[in-house]
Amino acid sequence: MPQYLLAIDQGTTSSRAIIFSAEGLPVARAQQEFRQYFPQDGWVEHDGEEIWSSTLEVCRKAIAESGLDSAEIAAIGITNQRETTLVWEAETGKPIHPAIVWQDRRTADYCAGLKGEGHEAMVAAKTGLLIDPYFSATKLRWILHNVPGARERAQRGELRFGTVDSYLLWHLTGGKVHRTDASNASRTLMFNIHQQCWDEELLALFDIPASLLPEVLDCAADFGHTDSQLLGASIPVLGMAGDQQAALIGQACFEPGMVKSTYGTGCFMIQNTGEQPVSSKNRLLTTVGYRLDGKVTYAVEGSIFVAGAAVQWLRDGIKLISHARDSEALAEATGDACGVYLVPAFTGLGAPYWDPKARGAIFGLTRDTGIKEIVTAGLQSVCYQTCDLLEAMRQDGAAAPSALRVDGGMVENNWVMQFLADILGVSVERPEVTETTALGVAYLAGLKLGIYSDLQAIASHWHRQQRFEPRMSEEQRARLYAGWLDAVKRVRSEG
Ligand SMILES: Nc1ncnc2c1ncn2[C@@H]1O[C@H](COP(=O)(O)OP(=O)(O)O)[C@@H](O)[C@H]1O
Ligand SMILES: O=P(O)(O)OC[C@H](O)CO
Repeated sequence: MPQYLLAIDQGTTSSRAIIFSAEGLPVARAQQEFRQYFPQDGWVEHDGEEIWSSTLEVCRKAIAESGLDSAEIAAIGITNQRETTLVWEAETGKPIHPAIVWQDRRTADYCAGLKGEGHEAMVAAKTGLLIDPYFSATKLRWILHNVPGARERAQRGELRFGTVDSYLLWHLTGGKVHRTDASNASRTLMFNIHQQCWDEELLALFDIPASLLPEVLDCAADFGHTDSQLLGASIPVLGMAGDQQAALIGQACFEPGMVKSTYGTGCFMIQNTGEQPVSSKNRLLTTVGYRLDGKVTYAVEGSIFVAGAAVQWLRDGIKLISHARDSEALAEATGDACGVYLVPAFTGLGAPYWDPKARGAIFGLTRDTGIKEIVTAGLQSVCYQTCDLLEAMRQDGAAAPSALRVDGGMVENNWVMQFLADILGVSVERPEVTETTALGVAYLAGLKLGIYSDLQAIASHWHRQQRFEPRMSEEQRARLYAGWLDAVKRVRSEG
């Protein structure tokens, strides 16, 4: 009997469910966008109840669309926007505060204080991360400090903390299971990536009671069974990974040195570094790529907060375009060298700058600048930021990758893909299945189920759809990139 895998991909802007065949081909999918809340400058929130209801809805829709019986779904994998922080009541499953999203900068001053007190080296040594509002710990601390009674309730054991994977698992299992996986745990700033456990010294630093935290398992593990009332059968959840690590798996980047870059709301470039954690001298993150059978494969990551979100802003914020895909024709009409630079530091700058107080700007406007130039500059900003990450990896001594495997919603845009190859001077490879995040976690569930014997069996399913070769002159590339570096310098808060 054929076996099907249901992947839940709970992203920043939408919840998705995709059913894959054992060959890694999508057979049915459903997607639902949900509201973004921006209550103050630099704050970004989601409604936890909407995260859960939209996820349940898309799972039901995908199963209905597939025509399968729920019992034919052999296993579920969960992948998610990472770092986003939820605290909920154990009794009811209700969040006590809106989810504080990974992009949210409200804890910038607290983070600056911790850095000033000299904690950064210790935190980096244990977690592979930096002290930045991006990660979960300071968001969790903010909730405990600002929601009346939360700290006392946490101490009484009435509350649970989780990233979105953990929150969804809690609800899918009918409020029975409080678990996460090592890749998600490695993004919280509370997890020791060398010892693979929650770290007491870090919990003390952030003032977090250990009773709030989920149990941490491998990425392919028995996470629990769904409540049979929800999806029509009790289905085992066997795979879990943060979305960027899931994309590393979906892109079959299993050899040290292989790199993938995902272009969704943000952009995240991850390089597999094998069994040893590699620490960056250029402010890239060291993180858990995946953990299987207790064995950790580490990765180096560059995180950019605004990629597709810049296109969303062009569409919904200043309404220069009606659809994201319209940006492609406008950029084709503009060409590479319009002289306009858009730095989309709407929520500060991520890697390699880590400047939470930087804000966005547009430079190089002239009397004849129009919509198409500004839209093109928005698309180019995503490619220039990728260039910043690759430069940081190069300066860390990493060999240039033979090709960059790309995925995520933005990679449909051929103009962006060509400009990316040009500005990086590296070939860009787009796979046949670009929903690699969902695919990666379906693979993890299939691995636990025994559908795939090992990672090599998974790698054999990866197929290239198109390769974009660099064709820009070195002189042009250097000139355009120098303009970008100059623009970034001008938005930095730290000079
Ligand atoms: N053709 C396109 N050109 C440029 N950007 C696009 C295009 N299609 C989608 N996007 C952008 O890609 C993002 C959606 O990608 P997706 O991987 O679904 O994001 P997420 O998982 O973060 O919710 C949106 O921000 C959208 O603006
Ligand atoms: O929702 P995405 O795809 O933009 O991914 C968000 C990241 O996991 C944040 O670290």
